[in-house]
Amino acid sequence: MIAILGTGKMGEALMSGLLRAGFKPGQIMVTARRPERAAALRESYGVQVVSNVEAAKSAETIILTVKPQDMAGLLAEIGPYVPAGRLVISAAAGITTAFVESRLGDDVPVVRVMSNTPVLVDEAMSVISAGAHAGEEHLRHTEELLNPVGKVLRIPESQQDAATALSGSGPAYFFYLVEAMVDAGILLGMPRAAALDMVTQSIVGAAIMLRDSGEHPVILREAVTSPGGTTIAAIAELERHSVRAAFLAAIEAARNRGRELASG
Ligand SMILES: NC(=O)C1=CN([C@@H]2O[C@H](COP(=O)(O)OP(=O)(O)OC[C@H]3O[C@@H](n4cnc5c(N)ncnc54)[C@H](OP(=O)(O)O)[C@@H]3O)[C@@H](O)[C@H]2O)C=CC1
Ligand SMILES: O=C(O)[C@@H]1CCC=N1
Repeated sequence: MIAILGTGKMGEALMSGLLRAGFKPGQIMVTARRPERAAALRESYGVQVVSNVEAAKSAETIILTVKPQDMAGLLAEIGPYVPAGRLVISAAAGITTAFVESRLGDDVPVVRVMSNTPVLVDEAMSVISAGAHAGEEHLRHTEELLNPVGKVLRIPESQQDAATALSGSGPAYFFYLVEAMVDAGILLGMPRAAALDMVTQSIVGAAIMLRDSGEHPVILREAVTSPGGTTIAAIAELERHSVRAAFLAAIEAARNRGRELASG
C-alpha cells in the first residue's frame, strides 16, 4: 500500500502515474485537507481517501507532497504513528532529509525526491537522494516507483536545491519561453493559434533532437545558424539583452529560494 499525503498538483500527478504504471486504485491511499478535494480524488480515481494518521499507520510507503511550508505541521501530525522501517519519500522543495528524520523515529528511512510536472505525461525528471537511515533498497524502491513516469537520477543531497532550480522548476521556464515567442509571433502579425502551434512543434522537435541525437546543444544550434542569416540576427539580440546572464541569475535565485524554504 502506498500513501500520498497532501494530494495537490504534484501528488495527483504522481498518483495518476502510479495508476498508469499498473497500480490498482485499491493499492493507493491519498489524503487531502479539504473535503471537496477528497471527494474529487475519490470520484475521479477510485483511490481510498483517508486521514493523514490512518495513512501513516498503514501504508508501507508514504509519499509527502505538501508544500514546504506545510511540512512541519504534517510531520508533527503523523510523526508518532509512522512505524519503524516504513519508507518515507519527501517530494517538497527545500526540505532536507534531516528535517524529516528529526520529526520521525530514528528507524524510519527517508528519501528526498525532486520531480517535475511532466510526470503527467510520463516524461518527468526525478532526482533522488537517500537520508541518513535510507540505503540501497530504499533508493531502489523509490526508483521503481518513479521509473514508469520518466527519468530518475541519483544525486547527492547537497545538489537537491540546485536540481530543484533546474529541473523541478525547469518546465516553467520553457512555458515562459513559449509565451514570449508566441507574443513575438503576435507582434509580427501572426494569428495566436498558429503562432502557438509553430512554437510548440519547434520546442517539441528541438527537445526530441536534444534527447535522442546525443549531440551537444551548441552543435544543434550551430546547425540552425547560417552565416549572415536570420538566426544569428536573433541571437545577437539575445546576447545584447544578456539572456544567458538572466538565466544564470534566475536559476541561482531559484536555488537560493529553495534553501530558504525549510525555515518557512
Ligand atoms: N508544482 C510543481 O511543479 C512541483 C512541486 N514540487 C513540490 O511538491 C509539493 C506540492 O506542490 P504542489 O503540488 O504544486 O502544491 P499544491 O498546493 O497543489 O499541493 C499541496 C496539497 O497539500 C494539501 N495539504 C496541505 N497540508 C495538508 C495536510 N496537513 N494534510 C493533507 N493535505 C494537506 C493542500 O491542500 P489545500 O488544497 O487545501 O491547500 C494541497 O492540496 C511542494 O512541496 C513542492 O515544492 C516539486 C516539484 C515540482
Ligand atoms: O515553485 C516551487 O516552489 C515548486 C518546486 C519546484 C517547482 N515548483
